[in-house]
Amino acid sequence: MQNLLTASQIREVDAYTIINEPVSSIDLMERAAEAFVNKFVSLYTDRPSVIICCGTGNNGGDGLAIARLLFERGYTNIVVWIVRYNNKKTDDFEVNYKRLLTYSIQVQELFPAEQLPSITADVVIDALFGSGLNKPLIDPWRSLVRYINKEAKVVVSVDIPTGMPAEGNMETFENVIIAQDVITFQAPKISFLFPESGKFLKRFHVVDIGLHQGFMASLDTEFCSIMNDDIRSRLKVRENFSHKGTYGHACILAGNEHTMGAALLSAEACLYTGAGLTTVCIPSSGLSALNTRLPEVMALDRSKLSELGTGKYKSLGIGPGLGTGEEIRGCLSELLADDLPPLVLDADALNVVAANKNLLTLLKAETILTPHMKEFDRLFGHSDHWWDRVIKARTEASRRKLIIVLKNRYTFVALPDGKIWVNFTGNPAMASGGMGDVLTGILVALLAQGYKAADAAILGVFIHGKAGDLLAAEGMGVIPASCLIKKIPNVIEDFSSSI
Ligand SMILES: NC(=O)C1=CN([C@@H]2O[C@H](COP(=O)(O)OP(=O)(O)OC[C@H]3O[C@@H](n4cnc5c(N)ncnc54)[C@H](O)[C@@H]3O)[C@@H](O)[C@H]2O)[C@H](O)CC1
Ligand SMILES: [K+]
Repeated sequence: MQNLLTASQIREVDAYTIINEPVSSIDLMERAAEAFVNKFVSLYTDRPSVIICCGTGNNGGDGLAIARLLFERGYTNIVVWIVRYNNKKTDDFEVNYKRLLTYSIQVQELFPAEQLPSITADVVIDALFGSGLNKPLIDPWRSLVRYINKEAKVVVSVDIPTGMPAEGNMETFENVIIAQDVITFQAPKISFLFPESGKFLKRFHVVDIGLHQGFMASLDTEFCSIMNDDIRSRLKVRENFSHKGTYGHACILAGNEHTMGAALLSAEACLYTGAGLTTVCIPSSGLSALNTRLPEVMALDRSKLSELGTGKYKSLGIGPGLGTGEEIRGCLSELLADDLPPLVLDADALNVVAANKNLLTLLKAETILTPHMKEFDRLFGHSDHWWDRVIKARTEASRRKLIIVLKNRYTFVALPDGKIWVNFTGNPAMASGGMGDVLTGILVALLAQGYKAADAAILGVFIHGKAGDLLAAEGMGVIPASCLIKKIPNVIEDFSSSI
């Protein structure tokens, strides 16, 4: 895992690195500028003309160093804007300013109330404010940001788009630079994970600036990202002499006459994720489809729900395509009161629980809930923005000892210990119906194989997204859920064989 830091934690790590590496703060800034430039030249290979718009804090200091380093790499068409809208400046800004003046790079000072210079450059590098932003922008900075947004062809932000907070509620932050690319230092800013950031940044790239890893890892953070090593250290290799009994019997209660596909997708994903045996509890109207499409999967008739609590199954998934009719609502209430195996609740099961919140109290510790945004809001109340929603997921997961997998472009896995694991695999080609059903099948299969619920959730969301990434890398711009399923064994094999 890699801890994701708030702005104040970034400052802490910054200070610790300076003292304990040790490295001077001006050299750390140089390292950041070098890392930025390396990425920038790999993204913009045709040596565009640039305006570098610098504030007078450390983000601006980075901008000045970037100007110098681009010049040293042969960029000739560089203009630096210095935005002096107040008297504040940092020492490292000042050092880099003096260094810059020894180069023949055009420097233009911007003062309040003066007319803004026209923007003719191909790219504006935004180094106005970084993670030091402490309130929404007001004039004259606001007008400058609006002007850049209107006039610039392409903006590349240093560390974070100017005007965006590094974490917290973004709702009141309206005046933000709209960046094509953000080259950010060390780890993604927490704000980048929320859909609200999408209108301000198209892509972000993380560059290593060598902040102290041990100290970063030691911080007690709310958020961390799921890394390849987390998968390697959790995935168990399939043993020689193992047999179907070794990998557990999973059962999925899903599907209805008109939504049988959801049950089939979940069951198929369960199969491909390696459950020893998979049973799907469907109405008899789905039997021919099941037997034709998934000969490996067994059927349990819908009338035999009482079997689910008998200890026969090692894990249980409930919800995809199940419906929310009276009959389902009744049987789900009874079922949840039973002694069930490790459980995943998705889709209609969540909607039934949302309609009868008392059912939440019946859920055993470590039950996995996999809501998307709307299902989450139905369960736990409406949130106006994502920061609130995610913090609510954290609170509910710890309070109720549940595992809440809040699905989105970056899925948040809120664990009972209060930590939120963020998954970075996956891509927009996966935004299609049935993907959630597949995730449920993956999770149920992992539980059947004996993974602890928290590990199953972390592994499951990663594997799901990674399978989509493999297909996207093969050129699939749209990925039907049934195609993704076939890639699951490849992901598992890739990570198992590198253990
Ligand atoms: N550890 C790292 O990641 C490193 C980051 N670097 C860069 O430093 C900036 C953060 O720099 P800082 O000086 O703390 O803040 P800013 O430059 O973002 O802001 C300067 C200054 O502006 C004032 N301010 C804040 N909000 C507003 C506002 N709304 N209106 C007006 N003025 C405002 C406040 O006083 C700030 O202190 C980080 O992003 C990186 O780019 C280092 O270079 C290397 C290590
Ligand atoms: K910036």
